[in-house]
Amino acid sequence: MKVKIVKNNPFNLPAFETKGSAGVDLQAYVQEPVTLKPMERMLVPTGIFIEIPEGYEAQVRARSGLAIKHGISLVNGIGTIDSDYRGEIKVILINLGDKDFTINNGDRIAQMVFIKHERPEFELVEELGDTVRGAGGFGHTGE
Ligand SMILES: O=c1ccn([C@H]2C[C@H](O)[C@@H](COP(=O)(O)OP(=O)(O)OP(=O)(O)O)O2)c(=O)[nH]1
Ligand SMILES: [Mg+2]
Repeated sequence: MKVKIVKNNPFNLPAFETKGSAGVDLQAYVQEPVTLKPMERMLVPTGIFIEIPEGYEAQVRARSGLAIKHGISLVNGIGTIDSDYRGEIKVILINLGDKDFTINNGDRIAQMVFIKHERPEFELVEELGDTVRGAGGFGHTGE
């Protein structure tokens, strides 16, 4: 599978860090360091633009090291990059930690995973099929 990429940053192309890595890291492309105070959020530019084949999406996900060490998370949980999006990939970071967190140009702030997805046809019906679970959810089977 091929992904076209345009970049206006001076960094290397995104790359898989190890043979088994599922995602490529996304680097912050900022003119000067930016500091996120606790609970502050920011749309962080990456300087990359991609064209994903139809039937695929890219998911922007947090990096666990930043999460555990600094409380850095994504406000949108997982960012969805649509195959028809041609804008800059941006990362919606939030500092859930209790200390200021500084982002320097080139810092690896998140990762991006490429996923195949379905686009189902919706069939309007009066009733859904029976199951043992039925409408039970949200912990109804116990802890
Ligand atoms: O973390 C993210 C999430 C989204 N996007 C870009 C790519 C995506 O294709 C577009 C729209 O994202 P989404 O559909 O999640 O946002 P929306 O609020 O529904 O905006 P829209 O109405 O433009 O679809 O924004 C990012 O760069 N980073
Ligand atoms: Mg949308």
